Amino acid sequence: MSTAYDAERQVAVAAVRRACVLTSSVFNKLVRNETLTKDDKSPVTVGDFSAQALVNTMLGRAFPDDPIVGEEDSADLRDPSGAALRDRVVALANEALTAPLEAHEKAEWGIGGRALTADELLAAIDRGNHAGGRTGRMWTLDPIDGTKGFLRGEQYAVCLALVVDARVELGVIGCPNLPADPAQPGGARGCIFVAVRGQGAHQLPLADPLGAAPPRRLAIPAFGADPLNLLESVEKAHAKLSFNERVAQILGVTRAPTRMDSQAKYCALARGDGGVYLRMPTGTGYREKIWDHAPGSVLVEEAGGVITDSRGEPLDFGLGRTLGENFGVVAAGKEVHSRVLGAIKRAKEEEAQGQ
Ligand SMILES: Nc1ncnc2c1ncn2[C@@H]1O[C@H](COP(=O)(O)OS(=O)(=O)O)[C@@H](OP(=O)(O)O)[C@H]1O
Ligand SMILES: [Mg+2]
Ligand SMILES: [Mg+2]
Ligand SMILES: [Mg+2]
Repeated sequence: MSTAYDAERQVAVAAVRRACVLTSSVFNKLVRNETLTKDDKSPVTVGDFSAQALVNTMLGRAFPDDPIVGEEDSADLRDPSGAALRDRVVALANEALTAPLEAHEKAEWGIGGRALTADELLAAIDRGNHAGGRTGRMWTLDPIDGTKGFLRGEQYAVCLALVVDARVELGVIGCPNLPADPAQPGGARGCIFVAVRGQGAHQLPLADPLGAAPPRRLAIPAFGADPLNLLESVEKAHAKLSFNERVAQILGVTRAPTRMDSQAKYCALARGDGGVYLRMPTGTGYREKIWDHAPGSVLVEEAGGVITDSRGEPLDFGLGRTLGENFGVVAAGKEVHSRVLGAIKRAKEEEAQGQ
């Protein structure tokens, strides 16, 4: 029996798995030598571009009518000064696209066959230029989320979501460096997290996601991890960590926060490894991007949790490429979530009174 979004799930898992193989090999071969700085000062590597070319090529072949909201664009690669970078991206994307088919993959997704030209790959990257919006289908793609974690050899994630009429229906997150079992941090690494709305949240092994091993169904305890702790950003520029500290105090949290780059935070939360993902704006006017939260949000909801902004309002994926004015993100088990909203309210009142 086929279930809703079966085809989309299969293509998305295959695309994310291939992208994870690509980014892992980029890290091993290239990261230490070479990075490029984008205007927003975030380091962009050949990994981001080639992974976006790969995933967009597969989506474009499998679902030619679907627009994509992707983080990267090809401008730096089209610039004459970017010729060496472009050649490297073309080689890496083609290596990933032409790798032999796995049992769960199909040639009609544009893989396992001929290499593409530079023009075809740059056009694939730019399929990600969609402006977003409230109606119809669209994919969101963050080819490497947590670029800074990636460059440090720590957590990062390949993040893909299908949004239909502004509601996230499918989320797939690949975490090459995340331990399969949080109780064994030194054990095997590499997981894919998959959530389809109405069908639950699951963890699969990255090495063989659709193989014999049954997917592990994930559930967030309503009362959170025991003892409770916070999941938060590593980069101080990305979230107001001093505010988190005060919220933790008000909640009576005694355990140290877990700092982790990327949407791996949502994955940790979904499997009960950490109690609250709290991301408060730093006050710079930065707008959160939909690709940084779309797959994580459906993963959390399908694991039984709740995700809102810091006022308790739902995240709105229909506003364009961003979530609009930044009121932060709060994700947790149901009971914990309402306690966190209360603690945020109190911490904000204290701030307003200048305490
Ligand atoms: N100022 C500011 N405020 C909030 N968020 C920002 C900001 N600047 C960047 N970004 C986005 O943060 C994404 C990485 O988020 P993380 O949760 O991995 O942050 S952290 O690295 O753990 O601090 C990161 O995603 P990637 O670029 O894919 O790494 C950015 O989209
Ligand atoms: Mg970035
Ligand atoms: Mg990101
Ligand atoms: Mg990114």
